[in-house]
Amino acid sequence: MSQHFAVRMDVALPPDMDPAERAALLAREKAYSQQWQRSGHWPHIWRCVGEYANLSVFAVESNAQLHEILWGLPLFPYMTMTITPLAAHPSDIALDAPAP
Ligand SMILES: O=C(O)C[C@H]1C=CC(=O)O1
Repeated sequence: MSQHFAVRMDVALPPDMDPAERAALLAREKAYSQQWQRSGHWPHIWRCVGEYANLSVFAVESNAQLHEILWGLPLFPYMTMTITPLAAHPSDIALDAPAP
């Protein structure tokens, strides 16, 4: 049974970070993020328009697994996160779908 969380990640990189170091860090972040997306545990990632921030949805087995994923982000030291636990909405039409 998976639990869902909305996570907003705001990124603040030091303006004086070495460009090569910045490029390598972002490449590692992309690879790490895409690995979790392919696993099914990170089903949505959206850019917040006009901001260096994203809004993501995670589907995980536990708080501990979400912590592990977020803690492992290469950009973690440069991020501020807002985490919202999600529950099924009673008006969600997916809940009305007949069983296959
Ligand atoms: O650009 C971002 O929003 C930060 C970060 C989160 C995943 C990823 O690939 O980059």
